[in-house]
Amino acid sequence: MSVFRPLLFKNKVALVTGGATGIGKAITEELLSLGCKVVIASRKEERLKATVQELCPNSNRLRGKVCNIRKEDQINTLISSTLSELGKIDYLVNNGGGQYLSPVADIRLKGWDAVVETNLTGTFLMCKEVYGQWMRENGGVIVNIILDTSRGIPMMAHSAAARAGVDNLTKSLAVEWAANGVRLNTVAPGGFIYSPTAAANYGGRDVFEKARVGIPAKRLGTTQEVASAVCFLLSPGASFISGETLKVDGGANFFPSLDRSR
Ligand SMILES: CCCCCCCCCCC/C=C/C(=O)SCCNC(=O)CCNC(=O)[C@H](O)C(C)(C)COP(=O)(O)OP(=O)(O)OC[C@H]1O[C@@H](n2cnc3c(N)ncnc32)[C@H](O)[C@@H]1OP(=O)(O)O
Ligand SMILES: NC(=O)C1=CN([C@@H]2O[C@H](COP(=O)(O)OP(=O)(O)OC[C@H]3O[C@@H](n4cnc5c(N)ncnc54)[C@H](OP(=O)(O)O)[C@@H]3O)[C@@H](O)[C@H]2O)C=CC1
Repeated sequence: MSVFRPLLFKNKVALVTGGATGIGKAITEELLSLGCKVVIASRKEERLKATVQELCPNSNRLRGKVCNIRKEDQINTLISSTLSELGKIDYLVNNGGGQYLSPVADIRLKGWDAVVETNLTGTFLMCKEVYGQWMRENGGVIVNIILDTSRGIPMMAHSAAARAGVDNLTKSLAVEWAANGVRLNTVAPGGFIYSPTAAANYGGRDVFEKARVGIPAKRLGTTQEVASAVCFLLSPGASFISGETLKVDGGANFFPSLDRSR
């Protein structure tokens, strides 16, 4: 069975946090091309509007909704308004997130809390609310995007701890919610998927280019390559896969510093 046969996705409703930029935008584009209706949710309204205008100017198959995933009341409204407008939520992709670079010794509690709230608590609240309002009774599929934390992440320890929490939360929920027809998996990109928004946060393209040497494939990953992994896990092609973590890193977690170019 082809994973990306559009019939499998037609008229499904997907909710993608951080869906207006970078990896989230690539996921949104892929889901739209497969026939889904998509709601994208994040903090900055102008980004949401620009992406809706770019990808789907003449139809309401793509809607943007302002939501800060650190705010439980905003998540509650996001889910309830999506359900009242579109009638269901088949897929949830928790992609919204981020952090800042800092040695642990300089991370203040407020900064630690901001990163943990964004990445771990935000994902927990999104999962809990979509389950409570829809998936408990109707089933569904959830994909959580993290960073690959398998070797720790120096200078991003707050985010690594939060993402490892998401990874483990996903496994617990995959068991707790299996009988309700809910599957959950994690996609773990290696640190170096180029997108202009991600680069803007980390000092430009050069920061990403420097990673090339540690990637066996000797190239950066693309946002589309993460989107395909996400769509596979959402699809019925993955109907017996739950609680798993899929790395998208070109093999970089195996012997990452070995330079095979010489
Ligand atoms: C060994 C060297 C390795 C270098 C490797 C480079 C690696 C690059 C590869 C990166 C791979 C990953 C890519 C991505 O994840 S792409 C996604 C990028 N997008 C984002 O990160 C955007 C989202 N990020 C945020 O929104 C913020 O980082 C944050 C989660 C913290 C929320 O920020 P917000 O401004 O809303 O938070 P607060 O106003 O509540 O601030 C709270 C406190 O947080 C501290 N803080 C926040 N930003 C910084 C900063 N840039 N530097 C230091 N401290 C920061 C700070 O204590 C804030 O409180 P105060 O302002 O009162 O001090
Ligand atoms: N690029 C890379 O190399 C890698 C990225 N990742 C992860 O993939 C995901 C997407 O990153 P990428 O596309 O690269 O970068 P982006 O900066 O483009 O994406 C981050 C998205 O998250 C949204 N967001 C951040 N904070 C919140 C919040 N509190 N509430 C709602 N939305 C929020 C942002 O929108 P807004 O600011 O408008 O709220 C933005 O759309 C992130 O979780 C990132 O950490 C993981 C591994 C590697």
